[in-house]
Amino acid sequence: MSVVEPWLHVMAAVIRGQEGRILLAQRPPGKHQGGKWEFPGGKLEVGETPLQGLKRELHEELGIEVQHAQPLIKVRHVYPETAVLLDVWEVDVFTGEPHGREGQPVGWFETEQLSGLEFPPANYPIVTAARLPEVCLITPEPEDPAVFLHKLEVALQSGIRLVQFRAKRLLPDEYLALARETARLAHSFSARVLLNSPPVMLPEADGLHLTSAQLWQDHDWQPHNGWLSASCHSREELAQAAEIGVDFAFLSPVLPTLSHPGAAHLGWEAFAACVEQVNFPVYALGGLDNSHVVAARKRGGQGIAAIRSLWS
Ligand SMILES: Nc1nc2c([nH]c(=O)n2[C@H]2C[C@H](O)[C@@H](COP(=O)(O)OP(=O)(O)OP(=O)(O)O)O2)c(=O)[nH]1
Ligand SMILES: [Mg+2]
Repeated sequence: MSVVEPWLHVMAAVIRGQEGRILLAQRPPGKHQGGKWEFPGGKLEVGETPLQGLKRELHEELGIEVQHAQPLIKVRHVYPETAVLLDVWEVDVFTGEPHGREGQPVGWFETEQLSGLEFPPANYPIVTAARLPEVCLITPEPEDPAVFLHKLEVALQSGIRLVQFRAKRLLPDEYLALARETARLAHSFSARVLLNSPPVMLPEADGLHLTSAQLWQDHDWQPHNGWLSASCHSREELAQAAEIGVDFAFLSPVLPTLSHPGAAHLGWEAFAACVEQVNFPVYALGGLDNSHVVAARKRGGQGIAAIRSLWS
C-alpha cells in the first residue's frame, strides 16, 4: 500500500436489521463497479466528519436517519480507475424504511448469504468483518473433556459466537476428538470454531488458526474449508499474515496480562497504528474483557479476544 496514493475516502455502511440481517444495494449499471452489490454509501465531502458523511449518504441513497453507528473496518484498494479508502461503519439503530431513492434495488440478506453475492473486488474483507462477531473466546488448555465442554456451553449460552480451540498438551487423537465435540456444540448455537494447530484439519471446523511461528514456515496453509486466521505480535507479523492471505488476525498483547506479568505490551495507540497497515479484521488480545469492545472498535479493531475473562 502506497502512503502517497491520493485515496478517495468513501463511507459505507453494514446496516443491521432484524435478526442481524444486512441491507445491501445494487450499484447502478454504468457507474464504477456497476451492477454489483454494495454496502450503501458514497464519497466523503470536504469539511465533513466521517460520521456526518455516512449519515448524509444513507439519507440521500436510502432515506434513513442513522441513530447509532460505530466503525467496523477500513479497507484500501487500488482500482485501475481510482484508489479508494472504504471507511465502513456498522449501523445498528436507524429510523425510516430503507428504499432505493436513486432507483437502485435494495434487499436484506442473511450474513451467510453474503459470500455467494457479487461485490466489487475491494469488498472481500468487509464481508469477513460483517460475518465475524465482536468477541472471540480462545479456550484455555483443556483438562477434563466433560468439564471443558460444560464450560464451553456456559460461554456459548452467554452469547459467544466464535471459538478458537487452542489445546497444546493433548495427544493428536485426543485433540481431534475434543475438537469435533467443540464444533458440534458450537454449531448447535450457530457459533463457529477455529482450530489452533490441529494435527490435521477437520472438515467440520470453520477455520484454521496459525501461530505466529507458522506464519514464517514454507507451507501452503490455506484450508479447504473455512477461514485462515493467525496470531500476530508486531507490524512485521501482521505484514507476513497479509502476505500469506489470512482472512483475519489476532494482535497481542494489547494490555498487560496475568499470564505474562511484566512483559511488554502494545497499548491501544500501537494497536491502532498496526491495524491501520492491513486490510483485514484484527481482534485485540491480551488483558481484555467484554468492557473493551468499544475501545477496540474505536482503534479500528474487529473487537476483542480473550481466554481468562470469557471462561467461567
Ligand atoms: N458505497 C460503496 N462503494 C464501494 C463499495 N465497494 C467499492 O469498491 N466501492 C467503490 C466504488 C466507487 O468507486 C466508490 C464509491 O463511490 P460512489 O460512486 O458510490 O460515490 P457516491 O455515492 O458519492 O456517488 P456519486 O455522487 O459519485 O454518484 O467506492 C461498497 O461496498 N460500497
Ligand atoms: Mg454511492
